[in-house]
Amino acid sequence: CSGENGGDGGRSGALSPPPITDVVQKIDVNPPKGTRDFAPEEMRLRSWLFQNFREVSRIFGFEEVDFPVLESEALFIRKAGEEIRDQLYCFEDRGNRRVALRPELTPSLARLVIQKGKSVSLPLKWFAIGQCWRYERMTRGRRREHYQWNMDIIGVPEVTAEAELISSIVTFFKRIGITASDVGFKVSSRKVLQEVLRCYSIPENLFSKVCIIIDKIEKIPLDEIKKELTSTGVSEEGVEELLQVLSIKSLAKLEEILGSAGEAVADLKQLFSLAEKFGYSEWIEFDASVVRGLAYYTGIVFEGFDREGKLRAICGGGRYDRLLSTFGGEDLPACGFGFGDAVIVELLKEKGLVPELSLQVENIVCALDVDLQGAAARVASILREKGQSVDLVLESKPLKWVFKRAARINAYRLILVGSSEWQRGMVSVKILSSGEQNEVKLDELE
Ligand SMILES: Nc1ccc(Br)nc1
Repeated sequence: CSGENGGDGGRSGALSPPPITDVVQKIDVNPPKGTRDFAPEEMRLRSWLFQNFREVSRIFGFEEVDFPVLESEALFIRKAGEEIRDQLYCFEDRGNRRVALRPELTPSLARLVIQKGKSVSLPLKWFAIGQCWRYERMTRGRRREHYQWNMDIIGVPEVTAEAELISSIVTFFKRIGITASDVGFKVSSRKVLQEVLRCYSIPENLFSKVCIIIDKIEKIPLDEIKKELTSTGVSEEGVEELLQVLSIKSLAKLEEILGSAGEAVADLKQLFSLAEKFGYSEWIEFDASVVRGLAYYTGIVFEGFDREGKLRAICGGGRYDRLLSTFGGEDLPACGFGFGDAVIVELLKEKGLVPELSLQVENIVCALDVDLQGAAARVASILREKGQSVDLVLESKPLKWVFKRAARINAYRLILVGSSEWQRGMVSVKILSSGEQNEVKLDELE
C-alpha cells in the first residue's frame, strides 16, 4: 500500500462502478478469489465454533465488542516489515481516504480503548469475533479472509493476564474435544530477545525488526535469516548468539544463560507456576524461538500448535504494552490473542472431531387442501408463538412430497390440517419417528 513498498495503492482502479449496460453479463457465481461462502452446512459448523468462542468468553467474564471491517490504513502501517503490512488489503475510497480491510482486530481494539479513555474502568476484558482480510497474490492460492476470535485484557501488567488468556483457550479446546495430546502452546517472551540484543548493544529501535525476522525462522532458510539480521545492524557474533539463545527449549537453561535477575526469566517462571495452579501445565512448553510475527508484542508471546506438526499455528498472542502510544494514546498494559476459524477446522477434521450438525425443525405444518392454507398458517403461528420451529408448507403439494421434505429437514412431527378435523377444531399430529398419529384440539396443541 502507500509508503515505501509502493504496493498497488496507485493501481486501485476506477473508484466508481462501471456504467450499467443492457448487456446481460453472465457473472461468476463463485465468491471472489480467496473468500468463502457459508451455505447452511458450512454455516452450521461456523455457528457451532462461534458459539463455543462466545461461551468460553462468557465463562471468563469477557464482554463482546466489535469494530468496522473497514479501518483507516494508518492503523496498520508499521515500519517493522511485517507480512501483515505487505498483504494489507488497502485502497483509496471515493473521498480519497486511505482505508484498509482490517488484517487483525487488535489495532481496532486499541483505537476503541483510546476513544473510550477514562470513561471505562480497568481492567477491560473484551472479546470480538470478526472477519479479517489480507491481499495475497493468488499465486499461493491461500485464503484472503478468515474469522478471528480475539480476547484481550487491558490494564493488567502482571503475567496473571497472559495465564488467564491461555487458560481460556485451553477451556475452548477441551470443550470441542481437543486434548493436550493433540495441541500444545509454545511460550516465550520477547524480553528474551531484548536482553540478548542489549548484550550486543543493539539499539532498541531495531527490536521489532529483529523479532519479525526471527519469526520467519521456520519459513525461510537460516542463511537468509542471518543475512536479514546482519543487514539490520546485528553483528555476526550477535547473530550467532541470538540463534543460540533461540534454540533453547528449557527455562532452566535460559536462566543459566540470562541469569535469574532479568524480567524475561521472572515472567516466564511466574507463568509456568500459574499454569500449574490453573491446571494446564501439560499444555505448555517453553520455546525461545517463539516470537510471533506482529511488531507490537513486548513481553510474553505464545502460539498454539498441533503436536503432529501438520498444520500452521492454530492461534497466537502475547503482551503488547506499547501499542496504544503508537496511536497517540496513553500506554496501558495489554495482552491478547487471535484464534482463526480455518486451521482449527482442519485440526477437527484431522482428529475426527467435526460435530454432526443437521437441520432440526420441530414441526412441519401442511394444509391438506388449498382453501385450508390460511388455517395452516394459523397453526404455524400458534406454535411459533410458543417458541417452536415450524416449516410451513407454502404451496399445494402431494403428501409424498411433504413426507420427503419432513425427512430432509429432520422434522419431529407432521401437523396436517384437514377439512373434517378443522371443522371440529382439531388437527392431525403425527410423530414421525414412531409413526404415532393423533387428533389434537387446536387450543391444546403444544
Ligand atoms: N491477517 C490475516 C488476514 C486474513 C487471513 Br486468511 N490470514 C491472516
